[in-house]
Amino acid sequence: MVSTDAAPAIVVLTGAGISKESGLATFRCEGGAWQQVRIEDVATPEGFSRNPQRVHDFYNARRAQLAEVTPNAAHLALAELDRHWPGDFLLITQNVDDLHERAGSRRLVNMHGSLRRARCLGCEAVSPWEGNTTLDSRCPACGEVGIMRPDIVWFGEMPQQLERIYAALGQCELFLSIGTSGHVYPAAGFVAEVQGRARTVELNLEPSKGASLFDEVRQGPATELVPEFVA
Ligand SMILES: CC(C)NC(=O)[C@H](Cc1c[nH]c2ccccc12)NC(=O)[C@H](CCCC/N=C(/NCCC(=O)O)S[C@H]1O[C@H](COP(=O)(O)OP(=O)(O)OC[C@H]2O[C@@H](n3cnc4c(N)ncnc43)[C@H](O)[C@@H]2O)[C@@H](O)[C@H]1O)NC(=O)OCc1ccccc1
Repeated sequence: MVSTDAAPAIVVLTGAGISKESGLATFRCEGGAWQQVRIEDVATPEGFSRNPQRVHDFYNARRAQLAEVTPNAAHLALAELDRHWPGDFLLITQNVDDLHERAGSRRLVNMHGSLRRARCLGCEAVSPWEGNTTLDSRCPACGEVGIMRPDIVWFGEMPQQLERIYAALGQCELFLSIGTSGHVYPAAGFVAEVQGRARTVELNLEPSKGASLFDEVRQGPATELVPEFVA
């Protein structure tokens, strides 16, 4: 589907839908994460200052879940494409799970952070993090206690590596969006950013909010559509 001669520059954007078939709930679908909790309480800086234990519990539970899931055929197909693509390639994920990394993706940006990292509110150091973050976690860099937070981008906070993202969008010739509903910005605005300059394709279980902006929309489960598209 994607011919290597001339190797156009590719940008791929993924959302929660790509990890659904690995067993991780999405946000807005039936039984999704945002059905169970209020975004304001767990995914905003205000929610963290109001009740940090609540937020630690929310992300500790999601981090623990990672041990029960594995990358699926869609994650693996994108890692394969990254490994062999001779042209520019960037995979931008909104997901905070580690399934793209575990599938072998390397040219990857976690624009909303990762459950596998924690940040110190004192020295701002970002450290790899296995177990739980708690009210008395110690910063591996400055040794301070009690000022660690999950390295997750909350609503109202600036996404990570935006410069690298917009540089790649600025020269991409194929923009592929997978498993995202197109509700959250700035990610939901990327297709408009490349429209008219790049070929744009959406692979999603149901059309996203921005589906009309894409040249091509294919509906179906990511584990079927993605391997077929990159084959
Ligand atoms: C709700 C929305 C209206 N609000 C925003 O967008 C806000 C405010 C805002 C900014 N600009 C705007 C413009 C207009 C309106 C509002 C705004 N944005 C922000 O606050 C952002 C920060 C937002 C990040 C928040 N953190 C997340 N995640 C980490 C936390 C956590 O994970 O706990 S967002 C979180 O929700 C989003 C969920 O969306 P999806 O991943 O798409 O999941 P969803 O469940 O919605 O959909 C799943 C899809 O998959 C499909 N699917 C399901 N199963 C399958 C399957 N099997 N196969 C294929 N597809 C499938 C379904 O059909 C569905 O379409 C993801 O981004 C996810 O990361 N920061 C910011 O703007 O900073 C300033 C700034 C200024 C200038 C330039 C840049 C920035």
